[in-house]
Amino acid sequence: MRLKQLVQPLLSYEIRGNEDVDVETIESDSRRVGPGALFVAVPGFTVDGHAFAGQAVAAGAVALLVERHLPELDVPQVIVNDSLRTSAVLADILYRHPSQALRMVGVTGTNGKTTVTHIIRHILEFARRSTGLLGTVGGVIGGRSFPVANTTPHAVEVHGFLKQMVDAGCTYGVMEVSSHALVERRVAGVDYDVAVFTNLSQDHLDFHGTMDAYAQAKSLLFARLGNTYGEKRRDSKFAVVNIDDAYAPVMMGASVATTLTYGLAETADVRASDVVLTHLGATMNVTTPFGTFPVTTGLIGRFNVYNVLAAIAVAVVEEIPVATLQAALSSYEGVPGRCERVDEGQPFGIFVDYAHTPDGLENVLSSVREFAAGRVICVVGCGGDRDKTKRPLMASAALSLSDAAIFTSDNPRTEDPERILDDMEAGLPAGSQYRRIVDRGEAIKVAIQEARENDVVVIAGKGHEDYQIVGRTKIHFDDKEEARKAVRARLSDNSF
Ligand SMILES: CC(=O)N[C@H]1[C@@H](OP(=O)(O)OP(=O)(O)OC[C@H]2O[C@@H](n3ccc(=O)[nH]c3=O)[C@H](O)[C@@H]2O)O[C@H](CO)[C@@H](O)[C@@H]1O[C@H](C)C(=O)N[C@@H](C)C(=O)N[C@H](CCC(=O)O)C(=O)O
Ligand SMILES: Nc1ncnc2c1ncn2[C@@H]1O[C@H](COP(=O)(O)OP(=O)(O)OP(=O)(O)O)[C@@H](O)[C@H]1O
Ligand SMILES: N[C@H](CCC[C@H](N)C(=O)O)C(=O)O
Ligand SMILES: [Mg+2]
Repeated sequence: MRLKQLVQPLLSYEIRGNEDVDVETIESDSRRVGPGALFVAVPGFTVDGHAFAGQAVAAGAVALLVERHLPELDVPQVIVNDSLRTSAVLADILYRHPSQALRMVGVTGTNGKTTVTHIIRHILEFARRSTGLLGTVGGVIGGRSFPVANTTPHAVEVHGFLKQMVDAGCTYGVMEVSSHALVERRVAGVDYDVAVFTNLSQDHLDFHGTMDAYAQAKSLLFARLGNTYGEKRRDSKFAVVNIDDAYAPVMMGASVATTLTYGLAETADVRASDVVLTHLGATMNVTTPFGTFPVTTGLIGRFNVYNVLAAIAVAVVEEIPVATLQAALSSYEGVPGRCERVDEGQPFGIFVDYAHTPDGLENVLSSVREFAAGRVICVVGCGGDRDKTKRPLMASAALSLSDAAIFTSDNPRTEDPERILDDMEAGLPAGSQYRRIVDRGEAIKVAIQEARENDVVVIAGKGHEDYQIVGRTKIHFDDKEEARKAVRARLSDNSF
């Protein structure tokens, strides 16, 4: 599209240079720029994107969207007050309003976003509704998977992914919407039809400051249901909210859409009763506005009953037939790195899980505790350059809900891993019994060497991640690989 035509709908801008250049893509990261790109210079938290405009031009950028003119660069420049906000508008235009062409489902909450989005996609695909997915584990478009750097990427990437979904013939776009993304306007211009709230508990206070500010950030997704940019009908927009969560009223208060609540409460529109939890998953009866029916899932733990209910509520909104829904749920095998079993024939259980908040860890450990015939052994660490106040809470959850806890490293990033462990230990009662093994591979090995028949080892925090971030470098590291290695070593030693 010609630059002139692209920027024409903007209310306020100044353009310098040739307006007739052809723009094919929009990029906000110079490292992603190729020929034909409009490079957006965004003043970030750590660096100013304007400093990378030269690199972008060298990589083929044909024009710049800037907040100040860069006289040293001889390419057309569009000057605006807010390059981030404008870039979302332009990406939406350039890619022909992809979020209006899709039925858009956004899922937010502290825990469960990845799980719920994956279950929703599975149900929709099972019902033969082609669905694109975007979130922590990556994106899936038309059977092709690709990695993403953030749970919710920058706005121009979001619109770019949605365009790929439309091009691939998807009718649905299902995505995780993180609180960072809502504050940083990474979903600006996305027209959502369904917003889902899973829960709110402590995380990211380094970024949001208080729980109230964190809740307000999440509620922005529900406020977005009031925005309709194209042909979509306001009366087919829905807020799907976990009514058992204390912050449910904040989400409902922000929304002008029809609310569908879910939970275990009698008052929930979609509710589970007669829940039976086992080591193989759960069975329950689910009541919806259209009737009551039995549901079986292979996902373990009460928290996953909530995740399943959230997905069922979306299926109700989307009018998926009950029989299809039941079959989809009973055939669903789970999300990579969420309570994922590692089975090398050892006589005890091993779960690799992504619990990285106090609530997540409490949930997974108490769920495992319910069916573990032996001891529960937990290996856990806390991320560097992230909320420090969750560290002692996670350590305390590990200590109180497992029989043996090993504290270790989880993406120390630019922090000293030993200091992160100090933060975890601070506040634990004197005389607490736990181990501190900074090397995560060694910690996993020790846990597996010590496991006896019927014990369950939970390796928490990294789930699907196949790296350890040390400093600013990503080193290959995979909990599942390490666990398998340790089990095989025991098998070859004949030490079972
Ligand atoms: C604190 C935070 O949210 N940071 C995000 C923010 O970075 P920033 O504003 O600091 O960007 P910056 O590094 O200063 O760079 C400014 C601009 O220069 C550009 N740049 C930078 C370097 C370069 O070589 N070339 C270049 O063009 C950048 O692309 C950017 O546009 O904007 C970037 C682009 O969108 C994000 O990648 C980055 O996420 C960082 C990596 C991060 O760790 N974020 C975490 C906290 C996060 O967002 N997590 C949530 C999940 C939370 C959850 O689900 O629990 C997520 O959605 O992933
Ligand atoms: N509904 C839930 N309530 C509490 N804990 C949960 C829930 N669902 C999942 N968990 C726990 O949280 C972990 C992360 O789950 P999931 O990846 O689905 O969450 P997320 O919200 O996508 O996380 P992230 O913020 O990293 O994107 C799981 O491995 C599990 O231990
Ligand atoms: N989305 C979460 C993931 C945390 C995963 C954990 N492994 C860590 O690095 O802290 C975050 O960015 O805080
Ligand atoms: Mg996620």
